[in-house]
Amino acid sequence: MPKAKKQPRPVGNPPYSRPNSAAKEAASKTVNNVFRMNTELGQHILKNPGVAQAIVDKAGLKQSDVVLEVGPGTGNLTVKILEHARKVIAVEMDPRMAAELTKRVQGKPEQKRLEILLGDVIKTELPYFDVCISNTPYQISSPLVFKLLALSPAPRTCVLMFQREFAMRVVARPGDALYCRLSVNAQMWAKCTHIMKVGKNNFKPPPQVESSVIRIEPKTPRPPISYDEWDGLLRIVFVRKNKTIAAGFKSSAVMALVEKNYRTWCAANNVKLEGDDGEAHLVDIGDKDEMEVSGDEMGDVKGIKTKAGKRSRSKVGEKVKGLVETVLSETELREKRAGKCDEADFLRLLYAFNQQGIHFS
Ligand SMILES: C[S@@+](CC[C@H](N)C(=O)[O-])C[C@H]1O[C@@H](n2cnc3c(N)ncnc32)[C@H](O)[C@@H]1O
Repeated sequence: MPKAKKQPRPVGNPPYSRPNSAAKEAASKTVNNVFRMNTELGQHILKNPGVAQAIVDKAGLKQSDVVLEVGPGTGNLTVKILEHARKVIAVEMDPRMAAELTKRVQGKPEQKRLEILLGDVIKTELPYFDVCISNTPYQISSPLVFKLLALSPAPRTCVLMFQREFAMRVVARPGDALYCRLSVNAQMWAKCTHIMKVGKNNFKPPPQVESSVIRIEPKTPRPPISYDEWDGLLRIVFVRKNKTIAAGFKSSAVMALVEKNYRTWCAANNVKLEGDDGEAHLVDIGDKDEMEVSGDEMGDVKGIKTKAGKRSRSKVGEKVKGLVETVLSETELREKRAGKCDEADFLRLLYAFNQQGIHFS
């Protein structure tokens, strides 16, 4: 049997598309004919100076600002930022890019105002900065947004280029097709606005997808909500955003988690549990962006066998089910779909659950 011809590895930002001639061409592009771009590191250099200038202008920099640039690459944005800021801290993962950038400012007055940190920005402990600007390597979009939102003190503003679909998910509003857990989370902690669309031909090599620049302005003061509680609730209701909120709480995995958290809360607050069998019903619900819960409704909850051979909940499980029912009725959110709920709805829901001793972290 003839050996199958090895297909070239697809290039471009995830989601990868099938290799085509543009992708093959992109894979062989070099920076100033010096080295090959590593598209797996999202290396798509912004070659249009007009777009680079517009990004810097939209950041509203002050001469006193310290700017964090994520992934400076060869420095097309960096040199423009340096014109308007006191200092740039650039975090770059690829030493070849860091060397190119160093060369670009060498012997110039701005050299002293540029600090390059070599490494993965997600794993780097970030120093203080006022503004973040980035033509983001798209494979770190989500962790970067969450890292920026969690910073204390928060930056004044972040102007970030993302793959168009990701950008639209961040700014999506209730009822929009792209509205998701990411939208609610980002908008809870920051004002998020779309600034401009950027076509793929503005990059070298061109990525497979279109891009957009968005602004993320963290809210000050930071809303006094526990991130883990908030995100824990969102993970449940956004499992299937077009199903009702009540449907999210029908899953046995979710109810087992809620019960486990309720037991912890009762223990911490000296609340006696009637009919407690002393066992927590642990179910790992995973850590994915859009959580999937599979399995039948009751199958993975430890409980008592009924005559029909089905499992039923323990007494504590029944009590928790009752508390959930109360919250769903009192908030009148039982039949509402997560995809249509706004921040106020989720806050109301979280508050009502917490009032009943039900927590999500
Ligand atoms: C889209 S390019 C942007 C380059 C340059 N800022 C521009 O606009 O022309 C992304 C850059 O991020 C770097 N990079 C990729 N992953 C990174 C990470 N985890 N931490 C820091 N830099 C990263 C890449 O090496 C690349 O230089």
